[in-house]
Amino acid sequence: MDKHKNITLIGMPGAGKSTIGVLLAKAVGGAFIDTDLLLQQKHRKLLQQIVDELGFQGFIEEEGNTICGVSPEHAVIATGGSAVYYEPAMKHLREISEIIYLRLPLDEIDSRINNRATRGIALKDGQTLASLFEERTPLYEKYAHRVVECGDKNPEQVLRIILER
Ligand SMILES: Nc1ncnc2c1ncn2[C@@H]1O[C@H](COP(=O)(O)OP(=O)(O)OP(=O)(O)O)[C@@H](O)[C@H]1O
Ligand SMILES: O=C(O)C1=C[C@@H](O)[C@@H](O)[C@H](O)C1
Ligand SMILES: [Mg+2]
Repeated sequence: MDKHKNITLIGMPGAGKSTIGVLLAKAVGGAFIDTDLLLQQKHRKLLQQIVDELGFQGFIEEEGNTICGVSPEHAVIATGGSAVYYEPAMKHLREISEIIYLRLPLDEIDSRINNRATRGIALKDGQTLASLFEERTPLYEKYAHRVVECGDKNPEQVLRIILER
């Protein structure tokens, strides 16, 4: 499989993986896969309910195994923000796709997430958005083939940067 036929988007919740992903898929003529939606369809439940039922570690493994089962020919894959906690899933994505990290400053992420309690963020006990950002940033950087700065940009501007090579 030519891994450059697939693109995976990673980043914090609210970074725009789903919003940009569908625009990008349309622009490159590929399919769009949102692994959050695959999980919801599989469980027939909303993400928040799945996180609540499985707990942090259970959710990470379930999400990771779902990602390991995704092997498209030509697609944009929007992952959940917590995908980077499961190394086998990230190794798989690195093999089948180019991974792009949508990077955004913490204050912009904060202002985009207005449904924090129900969005299904995989938080450990007592964890804040700021500590989550600090913990995950090195993981997103580690697994990304490419980083795209999304601060102060609208979706069309981000899309244009991704398509410029
Ligand atoms: N430049 C931008 N790019 C993408 N989304 C933007 C942008 N500016 C504002 N938004 C808004 O920010 C939110 C991004 O949410 P989105 O669901 O795409 O994030 P996500 O990375 O998929 O998050 P999650 O990890 O929770 O699935 C949307 O409400 C979108 O309208
Ligand atoms: O960033 C997160 O912790 C998450 C984001 C969502 O997209 C989902 O993948 C899930 O609810 C966890
Ligand atoms: Mg999303």
